Amino acid sequence: MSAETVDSWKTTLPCTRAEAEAIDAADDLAIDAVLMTTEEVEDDVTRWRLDAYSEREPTAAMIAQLRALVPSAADTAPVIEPLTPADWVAMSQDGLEPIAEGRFVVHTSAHPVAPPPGGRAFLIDAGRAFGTGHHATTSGCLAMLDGLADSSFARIIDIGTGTGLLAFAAAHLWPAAEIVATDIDPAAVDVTRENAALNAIPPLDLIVADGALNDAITARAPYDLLIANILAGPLVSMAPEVVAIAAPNATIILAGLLETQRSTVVEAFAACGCTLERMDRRGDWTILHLIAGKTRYVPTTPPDPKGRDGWALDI
Ligand SMILES: C[S@@+](CC[C@H](N)C(=O)[O-])C[C@H]1O[C@@H](n2cnc3c(N)ncnc32)[C@H](O)[C@@H]1O
Repeated sequence: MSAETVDSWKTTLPCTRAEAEAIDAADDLAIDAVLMTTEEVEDDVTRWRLDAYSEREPTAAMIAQLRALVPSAADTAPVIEPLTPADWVAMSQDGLEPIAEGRFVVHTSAHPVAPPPGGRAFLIDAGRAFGTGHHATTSGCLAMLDGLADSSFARIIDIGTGTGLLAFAAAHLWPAAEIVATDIDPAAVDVTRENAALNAIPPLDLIVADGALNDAITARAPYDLLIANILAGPLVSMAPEVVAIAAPNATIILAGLLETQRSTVVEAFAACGCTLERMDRRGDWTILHLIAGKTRYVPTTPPDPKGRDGWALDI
């Protein structure tokens, strides 16, 4: 590989699942110019790894910052790999065989497939956003949505849409519904816009927002189907604001939680009047189908835009 073609570096360190979760949950890790992803090592649920991508060759200081995030790797040398633009494309497509879930198949441009009879194929290339369908949380949500096909929904929100895949599945199942897709990450919203065009999805309302405390989101409430595949921590803290935008008896699909975190998430939503309807287990991950209470949940005081307090049941 010639030095001119190198445009970035990948630094890999092993980590534990707890370290990976802490990294994923952190808002601001203050490591300059580094994009980090964590992943289960294939075929071994006990081993995880941290991949950090940087635009310049990792310095000793950058490596020390990364090491501080994964103390379990104190004795392991990082693997540092120069990358070319071609590596990025190959990495995003490698091993991403099509997945099938209910009536849906999801494929990359490297592995095109026809939709199953009566089904729908989505082209989602891996890239800057989460949600190719290969993760158990995404495929579990697709299965939950597929199982709701006989229900009808008029106003749907996908909070933390990533690639947009779950919103696209909802648009297929309920073509007359108004669909809002949001993400805290503007890059994910851009990716969703691009994927929506590639897959000829009818117009969606795309919103960059942290949780549901956002005027554009609340202005379109109440929603009768709410989907949020995020992580247990954010789901617990945003339970009141998610339930506040739910119509009475709305369907709420939650994912991103481990089975060990299920009761914490269920309790947070139960405290806001929701009941557990059913759940699906995919390996360590659990997907929840909740039903909102009959009473709408409203803010008692103007919510603090930086906090998540001040919400109560309107009874
Ligand atoms: C696990 S991915 C799920 C993506 C996609 N919905 C799927 O099921 O594959 C979680 C997504 O939630 C977004 N996210 C994280 N925290 C959020 C928050 N507070 N508000 C909105 N989106 C958030 C992330 O940027 C990411 O795109």
